[in-house]
Amino acid sequence: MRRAQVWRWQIPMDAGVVLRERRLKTRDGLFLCLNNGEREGWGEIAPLPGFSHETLDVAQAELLAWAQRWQQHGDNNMSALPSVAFGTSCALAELYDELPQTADYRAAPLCTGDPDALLPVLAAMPGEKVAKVKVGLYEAVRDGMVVNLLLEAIPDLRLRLDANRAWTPLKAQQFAKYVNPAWRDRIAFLEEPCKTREDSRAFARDTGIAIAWDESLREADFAFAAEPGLRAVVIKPTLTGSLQKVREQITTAHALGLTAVISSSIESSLGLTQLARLAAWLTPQTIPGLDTLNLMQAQLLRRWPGSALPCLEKDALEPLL
Ligand SMILES: O=C(O)CCC(=O)c1ccccc1C(=O)O
Ligand SMILES: [Mg+2]
Repeated sequence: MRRAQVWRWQIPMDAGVVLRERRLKTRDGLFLCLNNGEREGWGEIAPLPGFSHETLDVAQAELLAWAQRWQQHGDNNMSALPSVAFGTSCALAELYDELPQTADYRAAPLCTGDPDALLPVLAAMPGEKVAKVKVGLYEAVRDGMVVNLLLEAIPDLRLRLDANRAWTPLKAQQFAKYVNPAWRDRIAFLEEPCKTREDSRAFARDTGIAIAWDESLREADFAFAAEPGLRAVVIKPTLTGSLQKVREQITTAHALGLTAVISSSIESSLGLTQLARLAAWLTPQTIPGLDTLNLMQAQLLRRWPGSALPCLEKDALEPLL
């Protein structure tokens, strides 16, 4: 007997979470639970405002129709909406034991403002030390100082930087000029330095700082290719689509010699722990970019190990199906 259930949820965010120039006051999403006899599988469907093309209401209508078709006929065709395809494919994968339980709960700690706050976190980080710093929010020279400070303070640290296409070629140059040349190879990569891919490629060529594509993966004319200066691709499954599509992208990236970094679209703890399992399974050599739980005020249903945030249970969800 197949049974599908759907819930809607909302979690208050920490004050001051800003995405693409707008404040994100709450994170809103849906859970799907599939049962078949003794088996059970969960998935999260949470389009990210400013990043996903589908709204939550559109995703909800599509998910409810999908869940009813699955329950009545066992249909498991994938939705064209990335968030719905990702969540339904995760639920099916859990149901059929295709998503391994082992997880990679290392998360590259995220620094959006104060580098001093990051130092004790990094000092306590066992094994490979990798952190991610958002750049392009303040002056390029300040970004350069923050990067120098961190790399000088912690000799075995490697940094991932993310400019989210904020820089003109001039600003990007100003940043690069400020970073001690001896430390440039400890920048694992800089995501999307400039507004255009062409300018970002030129930045990599001119500075020797490796770059990564993130936003580019979601552009219609993007194709995976090895290019000089390109080291990594950032894969955000909620914005990508089905597990199958995520796996194909990772396989393609690896075949080209690129690092694939599984990364958060600010999922709840349920979705984040599934991403940690995906990372342990598909990108075992690479620390995933999942340090976003602390942007929220609560966890949902499944706990991220070691998190002190309260964990809300089923009664906090609004049942829809
Ligand atoms: O990649 C990470 O380490 C954290 C996730 C992250 O930075 C992010 C999360 C949601 C939306 C956009 C971004 C981004 O890469 O800018
Ligand atoms: Mg990015």
